[in-house]
Amino acid sequence: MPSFHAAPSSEVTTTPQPEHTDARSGVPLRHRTIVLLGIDGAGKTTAATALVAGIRDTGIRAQLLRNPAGRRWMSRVAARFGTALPPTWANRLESVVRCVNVFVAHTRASVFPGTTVMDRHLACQLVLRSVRGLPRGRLLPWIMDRLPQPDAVILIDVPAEVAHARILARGEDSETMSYLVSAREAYLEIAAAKGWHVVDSSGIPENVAVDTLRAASHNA
Ligand SMILES: Cc1cn([C@H]2C[C@H](O)[C@@H](COP(=O)(O)OP(=O)(O)O)O2)c(=O)[nH]c1=O
Repeated sequence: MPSFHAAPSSEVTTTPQPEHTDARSGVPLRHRTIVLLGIDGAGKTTAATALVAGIRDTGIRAQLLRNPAGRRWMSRVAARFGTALPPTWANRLESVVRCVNVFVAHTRASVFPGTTVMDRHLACQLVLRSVRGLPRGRLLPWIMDRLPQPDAVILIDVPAEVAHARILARGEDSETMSYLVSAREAYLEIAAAKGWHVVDSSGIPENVAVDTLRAASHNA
């Protein structure tokens, strides 16, 4: 199981962070690094963008890191080289690149004087690998156990058929319904086990924005 909390406490180095308070509501915004997870089409990007805007509205600096495990130049290079490698090696190269990217993202979060919202995380890879029946490998769990723990993890949750319709509506290819159903179940199971916040995003984006900000403001 992917875990933000699996590392023995002796291995986790956390620095006490100053507490922010929402200037309007007085709600304490304790979290410095907030991770949003969920299946494709759930509304992560919409929620993450709204969350960053909501935090900034309170006068706190906030940055958004989208897909911190991918989308860097290294991922593109790895993808290009990967085609010339046997599948196992291409897979390993991709895992290494993802891990390096996430370390860079966490470093950026740790030096940023405010709140960092991560739209997706390495944890997604572990969840989705298990859904695809792929081996977890050793590197990803090892890295996960050593990453600084995010202050809050929020699962943006929607029924698979809603996500499927949204993906098709934006003109993209979608994973199969059965895959989306399994991935959602896996996320919900892990969220329950880890005590992650779950935000229902089957309604309108405005509701999700409010619920995500509220979840981010709660004690972890
Ligand atoms: C959050 C949210 C998004 N949406 C819509 C906006 C987008 O067109 C679509 C997908 O959102 P998006 O944020 O792109 O999803 P993800 O990053 O998880 O793939 O869903 C809603 O209709 N209601 C909501 O509550």
